[in-house]
Amino acid sequence: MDTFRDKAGEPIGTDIDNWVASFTRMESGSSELPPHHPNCLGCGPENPNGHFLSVRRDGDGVVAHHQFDQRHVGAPGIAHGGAVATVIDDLFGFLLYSVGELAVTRRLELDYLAPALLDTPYILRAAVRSRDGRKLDLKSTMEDAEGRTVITATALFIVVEVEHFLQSQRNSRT
Ligand SMILES: CCCCC/C=C\C/C=C\C/C=C\C/C=C\CCCC(=O)SCCNC(=O)CCNC(=O)[C@H](O)C(C)(C)COP(=O)(O)OP(=O)(O)OC[C@H]1O[C@@H](n2cnc3c(N)ncnc32)[C@H](O)[C@@H]1OP(=O)(O)O
Repeated sequence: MDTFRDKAGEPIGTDIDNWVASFTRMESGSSELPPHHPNCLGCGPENPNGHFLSVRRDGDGVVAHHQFDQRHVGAPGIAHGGAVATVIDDLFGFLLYSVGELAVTRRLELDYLAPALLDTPYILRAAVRSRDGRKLDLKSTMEDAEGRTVITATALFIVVEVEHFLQSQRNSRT
């Protein structure tokens, strides 16, 4: 597993202060984007229950190749709709590296056009459609290897200050 690193490339822990200090806008160039957090359910390399989503920059947006597995089953052979939503929500979170500001999901909407099958390769893309003040209008698609669209999604992310996360951490009972 990769070690989560700060802006200077030094390994950091999961402590919230280190986490918020590690946020940085990433200029285009290096296409592989770092996980949001080592234990992030969507992309954390240290979360055994997670999706290990690996995301690259792709033009103005982001792209990921992903397969759901038996841990994410809903109906037999089909990924649980919530698992698909988790991955797409997380993918949207990678757009923030280009936006350069912190934001959280306020609304997430998915159209499940066809079953997302287990152990089947999919390609997911996301991009910022528009911005209005703190409101980020985001869109995403998930296609199968034949180019058929399986999922379309939109989201409203709201830009927040670092304090949003510090306050949540203080209020959390964990
Ligand atoms: C410094 C460099 C930074 C670089 C960053 C790089 C990397 C980032 C790394 C990590 C980033 C962190 C997160 C990403 C991680 C994982 C990705 C998955 C994302 C998540 O897993 S994230 C968790 C789930 N998420 C929440 O935990 C949010 C809970 N929620 C709240 O905490 C509040 O709800 C909040 C703060 C969102 C807003 O609260 P608030 O009070 O500040 O804002 P308010 O309600 O006023 O709404 C503002 C404006 O949105 C309009 N509006 C509202 N709803 C609307 C709707 N449905 N349709 C159309 N417009 C709507 C209003 O009308 C108003 O519009 P207007 O401004 O025009 O008046």
